[in-house]
Amino acid sequence: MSGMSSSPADPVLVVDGVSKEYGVAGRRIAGHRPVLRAVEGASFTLGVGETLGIVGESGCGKSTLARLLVGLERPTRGTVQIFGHQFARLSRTESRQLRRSIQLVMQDPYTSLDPRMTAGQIVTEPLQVHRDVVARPDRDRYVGELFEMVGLNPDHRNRYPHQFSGGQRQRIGIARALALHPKILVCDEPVSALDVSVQAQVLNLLSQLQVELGLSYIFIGHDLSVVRHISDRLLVLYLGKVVEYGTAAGIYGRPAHPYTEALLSAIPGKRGGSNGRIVLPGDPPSPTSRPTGCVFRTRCWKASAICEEVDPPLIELHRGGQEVACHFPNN
Ligand SMILES: Nc1ncnc2c1ncn2[C@@H]1O[C@H](COP(=O)(O)OP(=O)(O)OP(=O)(O)O)[C@@H](O)[C@H]1O
Repeated sequence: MSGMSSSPADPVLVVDGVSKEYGVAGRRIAGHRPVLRAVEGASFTLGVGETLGIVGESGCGKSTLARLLVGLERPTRGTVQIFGHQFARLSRTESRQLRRSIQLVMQDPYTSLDPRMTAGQIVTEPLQVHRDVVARPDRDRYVGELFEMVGLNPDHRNRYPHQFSGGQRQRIGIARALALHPKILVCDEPVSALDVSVQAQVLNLLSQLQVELGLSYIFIGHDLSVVRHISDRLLVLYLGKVVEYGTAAGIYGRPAHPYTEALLSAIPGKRGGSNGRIVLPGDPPSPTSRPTGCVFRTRCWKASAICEEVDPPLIELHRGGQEVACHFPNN
């Protein structure tokens, strides 16, 4: 584990000013087609062997960010660099090579595994696309090793997804993600669909694999109590914007952004500053009608006139590299 500052010395992933906009159906307004900004100006890095946790409520842009990182979507603005390379600048063949190094573990094993394929076929599929990873005669043995690595019985490879439990299905998803020897896993809500006891087992497996294989993780979730346990550093997203970024210990100990403070106050056994549980009014606004100024101001108890007018930039606080986008951060 590494990364006590906001910028690891040797990043495997560098995200710089990334925005993603989607066109939305509807009337043109002043000659422009309305756009939905799912991610806006996100910048962060990921160090070797490190876990960066990304947290936020439903709809804040977490899955969009995950798809941008693994090259399933292209940013509208900004760049994603993986080991110094950008998907946008590579040929098809080079993109395929780069894609091996960064793999996605999906949210919901119930829907992300093809029910008509056996577990063995699911894990073998990437090896049929990238034929040079393992020679054909060795594939069966290799798939057996992958099963063992994630704690599945290799003899169960001819079973179908519905014959496994939820936790086992997530292990199949992890084995599949590991098949091409990636260096980075982007885990998008990997335990959210699982029972609490099973969550812990899958989190332990991910931690163990990280050490054994020297992997770097992006770990995305909505539940800060889960995410902070596995993360070295945290990034808090609200309505597509990074509102706080720093070490997990620093943010958990002293959240600087009111939104982070509210998220933390909901964790049982954790006191939210002097206020106790902070219940935010209403839901996040729609990304198609973002507030002027600070995106969080419509739900913030600290908001004043400047928050309506000026979008606060992400600035570094004078403690361990913690960064916050707020006019009135906690000190
Ligand atoms: N392909 C798309 N076309 C149009 N809008 C999209 C598309 N993908 C995502 N969005 C919108 O972008 C916003 C962010 O979505 P995203 O799925 O990234 O959020 P999320 O934080 O992962 O939410 P959840 O946890 O509910 O999956 C949402 O308003 C969503 O409706």
